[in-house]
Amino acid sequence: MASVSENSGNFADLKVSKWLVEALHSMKITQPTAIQKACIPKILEGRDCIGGAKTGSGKTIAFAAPMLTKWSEDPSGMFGIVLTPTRELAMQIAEQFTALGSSMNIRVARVVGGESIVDQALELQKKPHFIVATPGRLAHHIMNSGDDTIGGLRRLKYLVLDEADILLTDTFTDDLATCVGALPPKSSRQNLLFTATVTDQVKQLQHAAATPGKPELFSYEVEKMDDVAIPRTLKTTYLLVPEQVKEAYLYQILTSSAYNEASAIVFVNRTVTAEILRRTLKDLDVRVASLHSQMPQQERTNSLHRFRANAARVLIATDVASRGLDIPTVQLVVNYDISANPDTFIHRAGRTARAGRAGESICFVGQRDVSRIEAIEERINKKMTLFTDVHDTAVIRKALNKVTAAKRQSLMAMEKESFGERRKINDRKNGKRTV
Ligand SMILES: Nc1ncnc2c1ncn2[C@@H]1O[C@H](COP(=O)(O)OP(=O)(O)OP(=O)(O)O)[C@@H](O)[C@H]1O
Repeated sequence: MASVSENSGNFADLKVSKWLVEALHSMKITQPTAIQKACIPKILEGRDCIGGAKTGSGKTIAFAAPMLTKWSEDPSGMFGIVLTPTRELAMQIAEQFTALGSSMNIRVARVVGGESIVDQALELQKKPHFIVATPGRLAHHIMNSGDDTIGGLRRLKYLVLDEADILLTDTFTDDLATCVGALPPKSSRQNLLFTATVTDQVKQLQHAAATPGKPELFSYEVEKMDDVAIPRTLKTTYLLVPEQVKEAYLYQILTSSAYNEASAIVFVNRTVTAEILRRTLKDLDVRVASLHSQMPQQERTNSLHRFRANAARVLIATDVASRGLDIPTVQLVVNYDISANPDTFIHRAGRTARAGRAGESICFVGQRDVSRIEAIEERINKKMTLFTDVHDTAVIRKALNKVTAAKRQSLMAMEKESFGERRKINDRKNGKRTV
């Protein structure tokens, strides 16, 4: 596996508990990756930690293994909390903690939006050992519950900000402050920040972190030791596509002999685009699911479940799916729309080529996207190559007719169901544009 450093020893050498080494082995995880090798001993020493490493390089175990090791020395009460930006990522991390700690009867609570507040409050009252939460929902509990529910938070030993860079943006400022305000003071807990894109905001915390009497913060960026910011096994290509034929190109690529069996995530910038593409491709007999913020949580969960199980081969998603999701089978990421933030490209493309596997990212480039692509290339320090697998204009023209017809059907159905109206109402309620 490419991302495991050579001669890295094993988890026992890093002082990970024996029971956990066995649990990791049963998941075929035997050799620590570079970020795990660097951070696990430092976290076990009691130091705060900022860990920066590429997508798919094993950051979750880099923070989970030392926390679980320490917890197992005295497995009582609320021990650690992981905050993460999206519900699906929180679910995934909670599942990982549960799987790793099952032999130790671990209790993990998932506190995310879109699920029953009452059930979550009952879970919290049972004093779970670990909480994996999205900031908004945890802040809600903190502001609306008594000590019996959230009092245990004051005794937590660890705070993890996973995808720290995004949690430190304005979107999360208020909720994050509420969450952190309910924890022990910074000097009495260990603070662990992890991300694939270390931003200036994350770096600033490094300087602000010094606390008298506390061991020095450990900061580690694997990226600094590598000139390219994306996995080596990720192939990056671009394709110039006029706006009016984007759907036809997408359909043609997804059904071409090179990709007609590939598991793919198609990233779009807006929920309405996700909905149009899902309906259009479904009409054209592609096994497709979608994931965006305008779907009820149950549908979001079902979609992801179908995609993970390969019942759906293609997932059309907004950036709710760009962070952290670990689906080893994904072979292709299509940037159907290009994001204005180059770091978003890194996270989106990072849904493939994980843990040393091969993967491919294609960017659809319209006239107005050229400067965005240049910014991405500068950020990742790599030039994209031209995508050449599907270029026959006669074939595209042929696809165009049936794709256009399917799209027209989709738009009519959406109008009938007032999809746009629902979206506008929700956006107004949220006071912001949602993804
Ligand atoms: N030491 C290891 N050996 C083999 N596989 C590993 C190892 N550590 C982690 N993995 C696997 O690698 C995959 C990616 O790990 P993980 O999801 O933690 O990546 P990440 O660095 O957090 O990525 P992202 O930045 O996208 O969130 C997971 O399937 C995980 O089980």
